[in-house]
Amino acid sequence: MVKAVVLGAAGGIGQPLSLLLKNSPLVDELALYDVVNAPGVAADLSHISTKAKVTGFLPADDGLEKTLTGADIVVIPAGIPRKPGMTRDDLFKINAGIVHDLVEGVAKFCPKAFVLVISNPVNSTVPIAAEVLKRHNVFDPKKLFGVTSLDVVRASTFVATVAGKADPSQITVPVVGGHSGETIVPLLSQATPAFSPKNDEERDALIKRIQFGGDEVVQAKQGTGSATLSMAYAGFKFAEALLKAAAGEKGIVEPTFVYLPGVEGGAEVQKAVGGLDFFAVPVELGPEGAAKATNPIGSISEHEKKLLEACISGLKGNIQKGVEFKKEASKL
Ligand SMILES: NC(=O)C1=CN([C@@H]2O[C@H](COP(=O)(O)OP(=O)(O)OC[C@H]3O[C@@H](n4cnc5c(N)ncnc54)[C@H](O)[C@@H]3O)[C@@H](O)[C@H]2O)C=CC1
Ligand SMILES: O=C([O-])CC(=O)C(=O)O
Repeated sequence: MVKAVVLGAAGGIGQPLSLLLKNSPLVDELALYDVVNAPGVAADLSHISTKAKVTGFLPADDGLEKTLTGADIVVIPAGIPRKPGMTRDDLFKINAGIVHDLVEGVAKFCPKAFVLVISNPVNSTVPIAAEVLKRHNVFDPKKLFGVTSLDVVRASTFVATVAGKADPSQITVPVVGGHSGETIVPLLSQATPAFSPKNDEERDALIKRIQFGGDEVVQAKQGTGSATLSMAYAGFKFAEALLKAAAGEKGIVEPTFVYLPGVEGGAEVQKAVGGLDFFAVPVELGPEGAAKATNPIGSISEHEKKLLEACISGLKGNIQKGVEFKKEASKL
């Protein structure tokens, strides 16, 4: 019996993500939580003729506890999205506290669940989540994931467009680093099937589009939010991969932002990225979650090395900010 939870389920990402989970044969129970409208979304989804039993809770009457108890996988898209002109880091002030409090709930009510953090800025909210779990002595690095799948999905789509390929899903580009601007590093040199941009201009434009794809959607939505449907697709894709691996399927590898010292193979990556504790790399998934971090850094091109340098310096500050937030919060 698999129980999946969405925290922030009434939002732009939360609703379509919940729909995809309700539609999945891998989910038996789906519990939705939000500060508004979660019971309404749950009532709506509950009429769909798939097997998952759906419930919805608000904070009142121990709603978070009821949502999380017995959960195997918790996906967190709770928090505010960007408006034009904002960076993901501008969301920190509000979203850091939201993620902190929700992960406290995870630590108390379902400490063994997989935790998938979507709320931005991912580069900082995942370190916050790790600190909260550590403080409760329940941190299992194999089970905490920053969801960077949308970068991978965009990389496939944008490379397919430039390469003139009809089906983007047949193109895989590893994307490493973090989830914002220059911390997003697509490794075009390791695309499968192999892909070579025509010239440096084409390469640079493609990399920029993958790094700043989020801005494209923020601009197009004109102040009403950021990517929601493509994020729900990407978030579900990652959750599904994890559930399949947990059920024993072998050979599943997905890029995700993990705590390197706690994952097999992570130490090697850590050496290659200036000692950073958190970094997204393709990770082999298994029954316990992150089974093995792969290290694609050794074989990158000279140009990718430069991108990596910019990534490392940006990510360092983002991670530190998340870790320090916990310190402040824990004084309260
Ligand atoms: N990791 C990624 O690749 C991506 C991350 N995001 C991030 O996902 C987050 C959510 O985006 P949207 O769904 O578009 O926003 P939204 O505003 O449409 O939905 C957020 C939901 O969170 C709920 N919420 C707020 N505080 C809460 C709390 N304490 N407990 C439970 N629920 C709470 C709100 O009521 C709302 O329903 C944003 O931070 C956004 O930046 C968005 C796209 C991609
Ligand atoms: O751009 C944003 O703020 C939302 C996001 O993370 C993305 O679309 O990659």
